[in-house]
Amino acid sequence: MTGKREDYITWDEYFMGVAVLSGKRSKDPSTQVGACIVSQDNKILSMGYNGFPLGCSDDEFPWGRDNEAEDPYNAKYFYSTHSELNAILNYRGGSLEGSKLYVTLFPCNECAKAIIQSGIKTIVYGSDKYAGTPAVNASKRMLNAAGVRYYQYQPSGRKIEIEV
Ligand SMILES: O=c1ccn([C@H]2C[C@H](O)[C@@H](COP(=O)(O)O)O2)c(=O)[nH]1
Ligand SMILES: [Zn+2]
Repeated sequence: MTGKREDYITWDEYFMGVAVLSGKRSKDPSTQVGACIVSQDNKILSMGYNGFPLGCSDDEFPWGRDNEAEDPYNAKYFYSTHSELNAILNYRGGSLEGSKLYVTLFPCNECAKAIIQSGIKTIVYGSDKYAGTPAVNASKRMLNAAGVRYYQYQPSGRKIEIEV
């Protein structure tokens, strides 16, 4: 055999795959979100997933969502750090200017602010299951105004399996 392999994964498959894998670390029982930030020359800069801040025990803080309206203090939303923000905060280098974010769920309005301010210029997202909600509408409004490009990941249809 003299030629190279031709069925290698694309950059988008690679980085979205890393984002999906990162999301598998999440303890959130309903929505696990993973993120991967990549430089313009396709180097992974940082990763993150949704979870509670350091020192806030996964076993002591609440994971529930149902009681949000009645008792937000005992629901997860006040406490969970979103995957995109964790990926931005986990970065130990200099600047994220011009970088690209792969994320398994379309970013909310709070993440959009952090994405814009950190200099990320492109978002590749997986699910848009909260499309049409005020948080996602506001997010798209800010991303559009700031010139951050976004597009939905297009699965190739091929299954990527990880066996270790
Ligand atoms: O931009 C986002 C939006 C949400 N998340 C996280 C925050 C929560 O842990 C879940 C959403 O839970 P639901 O039960 O689906 O409301 O997703 C995120 O990481 N980034
Ligand atoms: Zn968010």
